[in-house]
Amino acid sequence: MSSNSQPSQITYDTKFIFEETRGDLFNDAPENSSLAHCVSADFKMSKGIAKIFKKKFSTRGLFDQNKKVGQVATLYRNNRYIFYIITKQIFSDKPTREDFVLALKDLRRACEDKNVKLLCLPRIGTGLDKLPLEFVHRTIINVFDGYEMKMIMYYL
Ligand SMILES: Nc1ncnc2c1ncn2[C@@H]1O[C@H](COP(=O)(O)OP(=O)(O)OC[C@H]2O[C@H](OP(=O)(O)O)[C@H](O)[C@@H]2O)[C@@H](O)[C@H]1O
Repeated sequence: MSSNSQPSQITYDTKFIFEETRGDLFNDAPENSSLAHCVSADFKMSKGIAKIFKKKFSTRGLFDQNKKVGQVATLYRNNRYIFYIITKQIFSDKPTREDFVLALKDLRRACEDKNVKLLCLPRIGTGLDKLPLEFVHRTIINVFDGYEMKMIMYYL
């Protein structure tokens, strides 16, 4: 048979690896990993894991990045990136699924921009923000598909 077939598309398997593991994000995440968590656009961080982040990492420089809901603000602390995923306007709100997806897409952009290869986070959005874990998992897999990075999600 004449081989007039088109050259086969060569795709490289840029594998996104997602893992969940029991552990404390601040004690167990590798020190060279970047971190991420969800916040409101007012950066109140008055409760939950955000409050611990606020205590551990100075928020200087967050506000003047003028990031909005559906975007990510980035700080660099102790030789690691800290990503502030803005999922809602004010602390008393709850995020919409649409804004959560938008913010995760911006998180991927920020990771690509900084060439992040290892990102650790808590079960974002599933506690005070009351998003279903299954929805959060599915969104992460969909948004990060094709980006070569390892993401470890810690739970207590
Ligand atoms: N050390 C640790 N290691 C591993 N996992 C840990 C942990 N500590 C807690 N967790 C778990 O990590 C999950 C999500 O923890 P959270 O419920 O806090 O976050 P969330 O993303 O649902 O909500 C964010 C909004 O909460 C705040 O809003 P307010 O200002 O109060 O309005 C913020 O500002 C945001 O806007 C829960 O399962 C926690 O048990």
